[in-house]
This record gives sequence, structure tokens and C-alpha cells, in this order.
Amino acid sequence: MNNNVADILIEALPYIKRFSGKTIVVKYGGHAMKDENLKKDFANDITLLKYIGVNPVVVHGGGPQINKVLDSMGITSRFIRGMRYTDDETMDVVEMVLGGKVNKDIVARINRQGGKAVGLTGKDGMLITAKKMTIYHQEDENKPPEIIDPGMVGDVSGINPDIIHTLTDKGFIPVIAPVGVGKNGETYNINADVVASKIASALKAERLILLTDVDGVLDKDKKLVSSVDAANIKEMIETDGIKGGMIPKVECALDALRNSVKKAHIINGKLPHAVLLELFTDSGIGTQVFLN
Ligand SMILES: Nc1ncnc2c1ncn2[C@@H]1O[C@H](COP(=O)(O)OP(=O)(O)O)[C@@H](O)[C@H]1O
Ligand SMILES: CC(=O)N[C@@H](CCC(=O)OP(=O)(O)O)C(=O)O
Repeated sequence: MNNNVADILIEALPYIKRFSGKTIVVKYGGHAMKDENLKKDFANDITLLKYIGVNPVVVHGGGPQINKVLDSMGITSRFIRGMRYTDDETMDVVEMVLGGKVNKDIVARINRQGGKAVGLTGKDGMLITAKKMTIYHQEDENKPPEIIDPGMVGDVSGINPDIIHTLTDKGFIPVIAPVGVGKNGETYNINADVVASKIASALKAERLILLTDVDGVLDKDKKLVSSVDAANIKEMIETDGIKGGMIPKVECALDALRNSVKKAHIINGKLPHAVLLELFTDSGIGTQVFLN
């Protein structure tokens, strides 16, 4: 596949009108942020989208970056169904790493490419309100599910998109860290795929693009599955074909499609110019998720 930016753009011309004025929500996962050149490509792609009249909104993760800081403090990361167990000390680290280091790094990179990025957490403008998540775990089918307390892990209870509209209308690119605020001002750690899906729904986005570290949904032979629907997903989860971090991703994609988002894709953020290739080529890359 050709991924020279000029060639991608020539192929893109017919698509540009289609996306003009539309919102594209891109979830930038922590695993896709590792390489310097790729980080530059990503910032470049997002800036370019804004230049051609698209409204990109970035929601980022940073799981590996949080792990690194926790490791250096001697704190072992523990995950329950893909969610980080978040006690008060861990919550402080999560907020510092996501809202501080990772968010500002992405903002600075987009601005260096000529974009006007503004970093936010869910606390800004009450963008993301959250409540405590309860996790149910059933080891044995004959026993009732066990209730697990994951600490300060949040479920999104509401999105107030006013601040996003204000920023995008003025030419800014919102870059959002997945930290939410509770009714009493408490801070919640939320999975970034979940935040991206809820933000995309609230904005009635044209596309939700989830960037990860594999080509998309893979089958048992590790071959890319270019499209999956809710029934395929259910079967693949039940037969262990989709596991771990891919489960929230496909579920978030389905949730977005059920809530006004036109199309949802899971693609490899380690490919140069992955976002442009997905949007502006006929074949696209990665997996497109359908409801049926
Ligand atoms: N069927 C599948 N297809 C692709 N990836 C899968 C599948 N099942 C499990 N995975 C795992 O899900 C991972 C992506 O989830 P995660 O690590 O949470 O990504 P991110 O950090 O980008 O949010 C892949 O690297 C892979 O190990
Ligand atoms: C509750 C929960 O697990 N939150 C995530 C938030 C960051 C995230 O989702 O980052 P990636 O997209 O890079 O995995 C965490 O603490 O790692």
C-alpha cells in the first residue's frame, strides 16, 4: 500500500467534500504512541484534516505510559476485565500522566505541525461526568457473580459537548484525556475507548476511528478480518477469538453505532498515516464494525 502523503492526498480529493464540516473522533491508544516518527505522522494527519475542513477530535489513552510511572514508584499495575485497579494513589498518577504529560505532548506535536490543539480532561467544562464502575465477575456458572470494586474506575454518565463545539467552531482541535468528574467533584479513571465512543456519540460523529497496535480484529490464524458485525463479535468473544483489550474496543464501536455514529473502524496506529489511509482510500485499512 502506498503511504506517501502526497499520493494519499491525490486519491483523497473525491473524499474531501464528503467529510467537509464533519466530525471524526480518533482514539489514539498508548501503544500506538511509542515511535517518534509515528507520533509526528499522527500530528500531521490530524492537522491536515483540520486544514481541509474536517473537524478532528482526539481522545487519547496512555496505559503503557501510566504503567511506566507506576513501575518506577514500585506500584504493580493490576487489571480487572481490562480496567486498571485504581486506588487513590494510582488515580493521582493516572491524572498526572494522562492530563499532564501525555495530553500536553500530543497538543504540542499538533501545534508544531501548524494545528491549533487544546488539551482537556473530562473536568474541563464538565465535559465528562462519571460514576463509579461496578464489575461483575463470574468464575463458576453455578454460583452468583462476584462483585468487584475496581477503585476509582469510572463509567461515563454524561458528556457535555459544549466546550468541544466552542473549540471546533473557532478552529481548535480538542485533545481529550479520559479522566472524568463525579457528582461530588471526585476524579475517575475511564477506559479511553469508552470515552472515545461516548464523545463520538454525543457529537454524532461521521466516524469513530480506534487506533491500536494490531491491524484490526484478527481471526484465529492472525489474519485481518476486514468487517465484523454484532453477531460475529458475540461469537468471537464466546469462542475466545476476541480477547483482552480488543473486547472493550469492539463493544465501544458497536455502542457508538447504536448511538448515531455513522461508521466505526479499528485500525493499526503503527502504520504511517493510518488515519489518512483509512479515511481517504477506497479499500481503507483495518476492520470496519457494523451492527448487522
Ligand atoms: N481477535 C483479536 N484481534 C486483534 N487483537 C486482539 C484480538 N483478541 C485480543 N487482542 C488483543 O487486543 C490488543 C489491543 O487491545 P489493547 O492492548 O487494549 O490496545 P490499546 O492499548 O491500543 O487500546 C491487541 O494487541 C491484541 O493483543
Ligand atoms: C480504567 C482504565 O483502565 N483506564 C485506562 C486509561 C488509559 C487508557 O485507556 O489507555 P490505552 O488506550 O492506551 O489503553 C488506564 O488506566 O490504563
